[in-house]
Amino acid sequence: MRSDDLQPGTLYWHDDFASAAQADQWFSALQTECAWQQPQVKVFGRWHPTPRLVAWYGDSDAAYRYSGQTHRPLAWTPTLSRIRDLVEQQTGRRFNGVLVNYYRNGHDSMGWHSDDERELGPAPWLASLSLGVERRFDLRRKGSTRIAVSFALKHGQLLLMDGQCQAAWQHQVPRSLKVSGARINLTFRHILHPASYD
Ligand SMILES: O=C(O)CCC(=O)C(=O)O
Ligand SMILES: [Fe+2]
Repeated sequence: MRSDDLQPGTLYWHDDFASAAQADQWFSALQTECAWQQPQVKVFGRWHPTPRLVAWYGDSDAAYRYSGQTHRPLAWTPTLSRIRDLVEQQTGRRFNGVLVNYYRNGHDSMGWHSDDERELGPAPWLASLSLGVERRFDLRRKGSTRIAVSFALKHGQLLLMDGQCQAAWQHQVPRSLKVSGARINLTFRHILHPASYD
């Protein structure tokens, strides 16, 4: 399925990327395989723990700067490497890194942003796999506060954002007190210009 109403920018959903059984297995493998961290981020001059756990995996040269720090990629785990192969086959695109997010419950979230860091180049494609409990995903046009599109991210679903989405749109995964379960999200990226280390 593809979006027609987000011009410029197109989203593609592959609802049956993974069966429920496969997605369950990946979820539990990644829960234990990943080296989860909770970095601090500075918001309006004050430091806060990010409201989710994260880890950055990738090829050895895929240094990525986000939340104010350069992150050295951890080496692909067997599960992440297998999923990357399948994502590349499904999308026909290459990815050399994956940001892994762990939303422990509905209190965890990701605020409004675009994935437009300079490392990703001017027109980055992103492939995002959802595992675990359903969460809402919102999009708004840059410069607007009105949510334009909102949908559920489902267990085993792969969402592909094309190279125009980040320049024109922001997205978020809002807090939801109705959600009690956990979710893991894998966002595959292609680092074109590796960051330097501080
Ligand atoms: O959890 C999600 O589905 C979104 C993650 C995201 O936007 C990101 O990692 O940049
Ligand atoms: Fe994002």
